Amino acid sequence: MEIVRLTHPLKESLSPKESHVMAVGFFDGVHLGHQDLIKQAKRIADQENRTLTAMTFDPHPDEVIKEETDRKYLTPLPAKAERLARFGCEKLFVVSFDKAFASLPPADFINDYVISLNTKNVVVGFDFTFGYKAKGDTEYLQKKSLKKPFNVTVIPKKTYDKEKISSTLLKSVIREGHVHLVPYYLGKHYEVIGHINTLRSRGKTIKVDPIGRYLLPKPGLYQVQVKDGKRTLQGLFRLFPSIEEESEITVNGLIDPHVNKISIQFTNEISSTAMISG
Ligand SMILES: Cc1cc2nc3c(=O)[nH]c(=O)nc-3n(C[C@H](O)[C@H](O)[C@H](O)COP(=O)(O)O)c2cc1C
Ligand SMILES: Nc1ncnc2c1ncn2[C@@H]1O[C@H](COP(=O)(O)OP(=O)(O)OP(=O)(O)O)[C@@H](O)[C@H]1O
Repeated sequence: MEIVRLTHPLKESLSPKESHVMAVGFFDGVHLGHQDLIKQAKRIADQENRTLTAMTFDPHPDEVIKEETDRKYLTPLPAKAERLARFGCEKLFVVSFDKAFASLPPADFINDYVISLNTKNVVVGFDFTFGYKAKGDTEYLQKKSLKKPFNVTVIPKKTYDKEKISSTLLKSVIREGHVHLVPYYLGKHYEVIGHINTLRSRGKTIKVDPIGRYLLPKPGLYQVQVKDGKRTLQGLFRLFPSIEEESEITVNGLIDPHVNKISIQFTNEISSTAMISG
């Protein structure tokens, strides 16, 4: 998938010649609600024979607007891009979210980042907001589209157990260590991609450096699946408050010391911090 970085004000040269269908949102995690949205966008793109694109922002708006520092992500940008590609996105616009962009009125966002980018159909969820002070909503977008050369498709709320599936809810489930519940929201186990920091016991014990600001479950002992690109090994992740220090994974096989990246999937929680030191 092609990734196109956009900074405000937009350079005309970055505008695609071909028309496209664009899914818009932050999409942290690419959970089941996001997946409904992207699948619907793909259906439209296929019907209209257009490219499927997505637009996201970097960093998260709250890092700029609320000056939130050290925000954690379910999918740091490379993992999000990979997941969006897996659902059929062919191009990802990543808009650098800065103060100048945040101050853009909703009408200007529509002109500069929807119409100028040659978007023919914008696909968003029922609670999508945009523009200065988040004043633009789906109703405004739909009203504006009536006089402009693009259509809007709004996706209804996807719920689990009567609650809206959201990145915020998923983050609290993971933070609390309830990793076995994650597939109900995400459609798969929670995954963290990391570089191998240290291998001990001839490759059976691994220390990992997550690639990006991944959210990690609370300290405890977790059942994990470790993939090194070739094999999937079962393991136990002893997660201490500081991942840089004691936290390590013991696997029931040997990790290839030459692999660059490994994937850790959290399948189940076994115990909380109090019990892991022994
Ligand atoms: C041009 C633009 C300006 C924005 N300005 C603000 C803002 O001033 N305050 C705010 O809280 N969010 C602002 N946002 C963030 C949106 O409210 C929203 O979080 C973002 O469009 C992602 O949509 P999603 O949260 O539904 O995924 C802005 C978004 C865009 C596209
Ligand atoms: N459960 C859902 N059902 C349908 N659409 C959704 C759902 N969750 C998010 N969307 C849509 O997906 C896009 C991206 O949303 P966003 O990244 O804000 O997700 P979120 O899960 O609501 O995040 P957060 O919890 O941080 O607010 C938006 O257009 C939004 O309306």
